[in-house]
Amino acid sequence: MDSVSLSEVTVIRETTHLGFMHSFRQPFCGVKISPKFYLSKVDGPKAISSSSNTKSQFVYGGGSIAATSDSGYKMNGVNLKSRTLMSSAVKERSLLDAYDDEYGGVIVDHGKLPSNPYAFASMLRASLSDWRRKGKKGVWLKLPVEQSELVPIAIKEGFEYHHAEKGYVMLTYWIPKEEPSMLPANASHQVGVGGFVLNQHKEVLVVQEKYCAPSITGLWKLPTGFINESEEIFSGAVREVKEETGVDTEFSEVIAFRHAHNVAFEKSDLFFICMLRPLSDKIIIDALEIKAAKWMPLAEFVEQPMIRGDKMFKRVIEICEARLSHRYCGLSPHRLVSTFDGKPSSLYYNVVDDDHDPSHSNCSTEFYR
Ligand SMILES: NC(=O)C1=CN([C@@H]2O[C@H](COP(=O)(O)OP(=O)(O)OC[C@H]3O[C@@H](n4cnc5c(N)ncnc54)[C@H](O)[C@@H]3O)[C@@H](O)[C@H]2O)C=CC1
Repeated sequence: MDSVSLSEVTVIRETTHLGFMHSFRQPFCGVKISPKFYLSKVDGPKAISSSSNTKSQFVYGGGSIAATSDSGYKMNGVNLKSRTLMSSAVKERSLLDAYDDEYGGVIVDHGKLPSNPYAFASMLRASLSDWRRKGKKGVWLKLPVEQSELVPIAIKEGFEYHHAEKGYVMLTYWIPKEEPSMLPANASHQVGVGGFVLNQHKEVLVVQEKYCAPSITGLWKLPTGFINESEEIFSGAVREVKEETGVDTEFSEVIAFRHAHNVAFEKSDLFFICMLRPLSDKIIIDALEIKAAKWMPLAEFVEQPMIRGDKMFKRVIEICEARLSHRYCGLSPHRLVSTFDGKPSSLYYNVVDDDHDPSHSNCSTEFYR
């Protein structure tokens, strides 16, 4: 049998049934290979039978590859109808690198994906067969933006979009046909914060947004914004107020939160209204986002028709006033690590009375120190 290195193996015909691959660059062009296959000099597939010109079989990595008489090929029992696909497949390992998750599923190692789309297609199909045979359930496939050409291949194989970030798209596949998918859905909420900053003159820090719905144009409102990834509510509120108005603040309490649905990108919205103590009073607005900002007498703020007629903001202000006169107590953050996940986190609660250390009580302390 003739012998060539796999790196020398090339094909002249693109007969793949995977039409969506036609636009991909052909890494190996020009040399014809026959369905008989060739042995690699190094690290190639090992021939395990070669009794006829139309049926040869090789073992490569964990899987086996066989030529079939209709000039198609099989890998791990799966028909691969293209010589192109085959040449790429034998060049790479036959199964994707993956590790088990704790729910009986597998997570594909996205750092070890093959660079060749044809190899990816055959390895993905072979891997699915392998995982199915082993009784695996959910499959998580993260495709980095640099390998976005693999996305349509996985979708054609039955994968679904789960979520996307700037650097990748996450796809999933639920293997058991007889069981409903147990894979958790994409994150369902966004988290917003609003800062209620009141100074000792009973003036509240308010802004006018540069871009807003026509119905609230001209409204003086509390500074609001979204929490960043891995950001705390207490520090996010302070950051948002600083960004929009230039005023430094200290977090006091979450005084209320609102839960609403279908707010942006069809996601639900958790809006935490935070009481903050001002540490400075000079206003420097973020001109990209904010049209104007100022300290406004609380009574004037409340008298704005949009605020007076709004059940949420009207109640928020009532709650803040109740807090100032100790008729209400908000939630303050307490840092802790739970053994359930071992992660540092913030538990928000109020301490009404702490006999051992009265300074712990966030309910009896004066808002202004
Ligand atoms: N703005 C308000 O009057 C109210 C806000 N909230 C809550 O406040 C939190 C934050 O909401 P908002 O401050 O309204 O956020 P927002 O929708 O104003 O977005 C924050 C910032 O992101 C940018 N942005 C958003 N969408 C954009 C787009 N399509 N193109 C370009 N830039 C864009 C803008 O710079 C904007 O100032 C949410 O939880 C919300 O429920 C609650 C009640 C009223």
